[in-house]
Amino acid sequence: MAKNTANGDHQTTTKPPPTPSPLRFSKFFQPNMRILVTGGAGFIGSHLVDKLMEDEKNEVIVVDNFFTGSKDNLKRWIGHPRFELRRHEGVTVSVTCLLFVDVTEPLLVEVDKIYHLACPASPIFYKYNAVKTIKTNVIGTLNMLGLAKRVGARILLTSTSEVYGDPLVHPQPESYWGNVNPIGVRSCYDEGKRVAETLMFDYHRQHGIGCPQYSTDAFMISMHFATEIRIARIFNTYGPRMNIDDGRVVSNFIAQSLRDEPLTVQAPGTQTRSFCYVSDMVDGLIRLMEGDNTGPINIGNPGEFTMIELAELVKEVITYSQEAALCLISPKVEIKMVENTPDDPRQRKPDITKAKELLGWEPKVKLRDGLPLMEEDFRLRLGVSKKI
Ligand SMILES: NC(=O)c1ccc[n+]([C@@H]2O[C@H](COP(=O)([O-])OP(=O)(O)OC[C@H]3O[C@@H](n4cnc5c(N)ncnc54)[C@H](O)[C@@H]3O)[C@@H](O)[C@H]2O)c1
Ligand SMILES: O=c1ccn([C@@H]2O[C@H](COP(=O)(O)OP(=O)(O)O[C@H]3OC[C@@H](O)[C@H](O)[C@H]3O)[C@@H](O)[C@H]2O)c(=O)[nH]1
Repeated sequence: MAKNTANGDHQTTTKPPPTPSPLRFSKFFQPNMRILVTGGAGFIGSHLVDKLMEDEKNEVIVVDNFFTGSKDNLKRWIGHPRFELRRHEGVTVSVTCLLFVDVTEPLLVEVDKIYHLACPASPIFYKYNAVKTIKTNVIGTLNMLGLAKRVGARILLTSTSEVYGDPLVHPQPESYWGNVNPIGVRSCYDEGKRVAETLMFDYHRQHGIGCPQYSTDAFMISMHFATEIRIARIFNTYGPRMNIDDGRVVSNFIAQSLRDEPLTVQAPGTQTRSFCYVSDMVDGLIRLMEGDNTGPINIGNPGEFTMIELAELVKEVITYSQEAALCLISPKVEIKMVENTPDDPRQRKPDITKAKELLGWEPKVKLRDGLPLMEEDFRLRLGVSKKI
């Protein structure tokens, strides 16, 4: 709403939000927290579910369309009384059924917190059906915000370092607005996530989600706080359970080295990334959800590597065959330079000052220590045993 001031300027006044749903009042007296994880059958989502399930007060609901996720990632929880897999139309189905839940469809479920992760993350998969990716980011996020608004849940969006595009500022602080190609092959993902962030803040402002100053009543204030938005900007994350043929660089290099195939470094190989181990990521996401800050907050490991350095490190830390070790020369796996894809960002490194100060978070696992943990998981799934 705008009104004219004495000097003729327009001054914006804020519209008070609607009265919160009565559901907001009841949920804070429940002993248990019901937590929805969209994309919970995926790589980061399934590790997040594991961590949330460790707390006996949490009931976890996962929705997923299994585009890049898998029920295998959640097999330890299937049948557990505090865990549900859901299909859309709001019907709980037996966990033995083939499940299909798409966040582009509205979802009705009573929850207290929403971790909204659903979206393919590997460039190969998000480019595969670009229109579906942008629908997932835009319609999927609208649906989850609608749900959050309706039931008074706090919602966390997993945004991405890709909102900085091919950054001209290095390292990237959250205040940097980015350098994104709006019509490129990656736009369905990076522009999609940018719109998702916009929607989060528009709901936050327009519907009074998380605006305590709107109410004078102390009880109402706490209710408003309980429904705030949270935005995490995640940087390249790796670890066990990544799809073996996911296409992302760390999983590619580990799978290639275990298969004795050349490591495919995309030209020029001097482009940089910062790699965060998945347990650090999950810790950061939970701290963000539980804290008082909306974000956006970068969550990532500031250790920065060129892709050639990463390939060399993988060669060094992965255990190779006995023959290679006995040769006392570098293992037989080679590095092969291959063509790159359009709009590949040249550099990426998070400025994590905000995460340190506001969440008391910083990553603990170094790349050198995280790679062997992933190797173990890949060996099991590929059926490649350690030879030395
Ligand atoms: N892993 C990373 O390096 C990284 C970096 C930045 C941001 N992120 C974000 O974190 C989230 C999780 O990433 P991830 O690495 O676990 O990816 P992932 O592909 O392993 O997991 C995504 C999950 O979402 C599901 N999904 C996709 N579209 C869906 C839809 N329309 N409806 C319901 N489910 C759907 C997939 O089946 C999968 O289980 C994503 O939002 C991604 O954009 C990840
Ligand atoms: O086999 C490969 C694959 C990839 N690469 C290079 O490795 C770098 C990283 O590529 P990845 O495919 O792992 O992914 P990116 O870092 O580009 O995006 C990643 O981080 C941001 C997230 O939002 C995305 O979901 C995630 O995929 C790129 O420069 C790419 O050219 C290789 O050199 N070889």
